[in-house]
Amino acid sequence: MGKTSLDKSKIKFLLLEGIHPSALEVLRAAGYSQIETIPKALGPEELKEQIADVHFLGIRSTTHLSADVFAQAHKLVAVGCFCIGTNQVDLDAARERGIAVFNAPYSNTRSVAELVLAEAILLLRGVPEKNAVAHRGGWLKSAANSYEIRGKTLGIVGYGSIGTQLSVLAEGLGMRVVFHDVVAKLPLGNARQARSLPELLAASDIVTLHVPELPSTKWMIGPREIAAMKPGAILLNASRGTVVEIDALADAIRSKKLLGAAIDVFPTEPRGNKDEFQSPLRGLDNVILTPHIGGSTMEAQANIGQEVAEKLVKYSDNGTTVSSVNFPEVSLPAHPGKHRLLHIHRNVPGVLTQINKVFSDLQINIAAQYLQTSGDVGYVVTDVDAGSSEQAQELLAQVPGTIRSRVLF
Ligand SMILES: NC(=O)c1ccc[n+]([C@@H]2O[C@H](COP(=O)([O-])OP(=O)(O)OC[C@H]3O[C@@H](n4cnc5c(N)ncnc54)[C@H](O)[C@@H]3O)[C@@H](O)[C@H]2O)c1
Ligand SMILES: O=C(O)[C@H](O)COP(=O)(O)O
Repeated sequence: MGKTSLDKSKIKFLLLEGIHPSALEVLRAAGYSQIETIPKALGPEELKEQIADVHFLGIRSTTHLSADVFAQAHKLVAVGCFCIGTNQVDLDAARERGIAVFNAPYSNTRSVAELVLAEAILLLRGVPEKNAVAHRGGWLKSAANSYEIRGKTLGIVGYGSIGTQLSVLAEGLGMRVVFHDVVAKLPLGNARQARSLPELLAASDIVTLHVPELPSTKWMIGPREIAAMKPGAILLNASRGTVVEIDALADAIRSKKLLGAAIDVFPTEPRGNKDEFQSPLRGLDNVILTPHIGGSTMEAQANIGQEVAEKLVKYSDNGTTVSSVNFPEVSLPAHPGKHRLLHIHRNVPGVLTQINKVFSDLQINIAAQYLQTSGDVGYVVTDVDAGSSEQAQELLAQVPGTIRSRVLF
């Protein structure tokens, strides 16, 4: 087990949004005991109060971490996003403060793909509406507007981890798959890449969205795109709430331009299970509304808890930043018998010279040194003999351009 210069009993973790207990198991097994858990997301003001003395913060998709919030997080070393998306975090602001951000890029891929396929089948049979009517005492036994999924065309927008997984599963059910991505992608099976989004929209019986939240994906499906879809088509969105213009979708369902929709993510989502969900889609029977549960399976959550907690422990104990989404990536070996100095600084000429001048002036022998930069930030890790690190650490903190430094032993 690695040791840190700061006693582990003093290192504080705050885990929000009902992160799976597997994360706690990993942290406790690594010797961390100060772990507070809160089952919901916090708003900016509460967050600012809560994170003032926190070293490691765990969130999911609902907690927004802005530059303003980071400005109050004086002790924060790293953020773990216990999910795939990291759009809820101002990654540049975190990096500029020397805060590394990690996520779990693949752990819930399968869960999302399964949910989307299930919804496609139910919507093609009109099940949500028939179910709602039956709950109200009605009986809608009819084959009108009910179809098999076999032979239908699935249009996948965003052919990444989830899009490709879905592509394989859909072909297994006898569907035709067409996809649109901004990057040229290797089509799996018999899938084919559409030349444009309009081409995909015109060709698909079911359109499903799997793009990240980016300026280029904001409101990418609005009235014009819905108009370009086949009459009676179905729209699925389990990506991010800002990708679809919800009012336009509600109009298209009411006018019966679209047969149905399944929406898992919304422009505004409740922070916790006790808050009210508001949406223009409420009350539309053939729209499946789910509370952002695309990745919420026991399998996915247990894996995510373990994966992200392990990344935080590795960074805390050893300095490794591999797979960080905003930080220079350095893979570090163990450092038995050595003290490890971690130095995060502005990526400007001369900082490495200044760092090494500290070691040279103090006549400290460098056992190993690692450097990586990412954008405007540099990360230098130096292993030195035990006993000589304390003075070096003090001087390193004074090197012009230093963002933060710490020592592990
Ligand atoms: N509902 C949920 O619970 C849930 C769960 C997991 C992920 N998600 C969301 O799904 C998104 C996709 O996940 P993933 O793991 O497949 O991500 P990914 O990064 O593997 O794939 C995203 C794909 O979208 C493509 N893309 C980007 N901009 C595009 C554009 N303008 N048009 C077309 N394609 C574009 C990328 O090139 C990439 O191939 C995540 O970013 C996350 O926001 C939601
Ligand atoms: O980005 C993700 O992985 C999904 O949106 C799931 O987010 P969640 O952890 O808040 O369910």
